[in-house]
Amino acid sequence: MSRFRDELWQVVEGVYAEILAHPFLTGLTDGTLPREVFRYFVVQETHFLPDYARALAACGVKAADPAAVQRFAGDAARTVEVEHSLHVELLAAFGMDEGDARGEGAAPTTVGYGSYLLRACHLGTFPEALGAIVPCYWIYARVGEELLKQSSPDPLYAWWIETYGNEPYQETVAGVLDLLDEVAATLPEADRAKLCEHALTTARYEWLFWDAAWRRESWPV
Ligand SMILES: Cc1ncc(C[n+]2csc(CCO)c2C)c(N)n1
Repeated sequence: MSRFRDELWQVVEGVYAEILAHPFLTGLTDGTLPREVFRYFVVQETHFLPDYARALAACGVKAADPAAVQRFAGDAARTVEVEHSLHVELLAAFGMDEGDARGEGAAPTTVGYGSYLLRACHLGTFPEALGAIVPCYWIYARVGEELLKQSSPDPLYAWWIETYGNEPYQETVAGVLDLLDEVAATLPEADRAKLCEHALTTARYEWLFWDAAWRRESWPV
């Protein structure tokens, strides 16, 4: 039997291929990515992650199944605990703390991605919220898995790759995809299409997030 996740992957796989080919990602694995570009990325992550945690919590509020409420509320908490401590450590590698990162401010893409997630999760239905949050998990798991095959000659980049390619993280994502298949099986076609639309938009934002770091995007005015 075909699974909904396979249908959804077909929607986002073109974007995923562009992500893997992006010079930010190829620079991570061959070690040529300028440290300043990675530093910018880490600063933007510290702005993005609180919004992602809020979006997960809002998605959990809309879930009908208590196990799904638990999953998203738990992942919201873990995003703050685990991802946050990862980024505090990475900032320290650049001699920075959270105050320094806040001082740099959020770039246009960071504001756009976070705002889109919050809009989908607050104004949308549960399937729309689910569509919006899934690429963040899924694309990072696939990228982590792919990058782990090569790792990086730069120890800082190798450490970052290990975080997303590791087994516990892959298991978290597998759980979300099982839930996605279960939910999609109950939905009419129109709702599945909306879910896919949101996922395509946030997959594009995932590409943009790396590209913005590569360009060291800033507000033009
Ligand atoms: C731009 C951007 N997109 C995705 C992730 C990955 N990520 C962040 S929180 C979370 C869920 C629970 O840990 C996942 C998968 C990231 N770090 N930054």
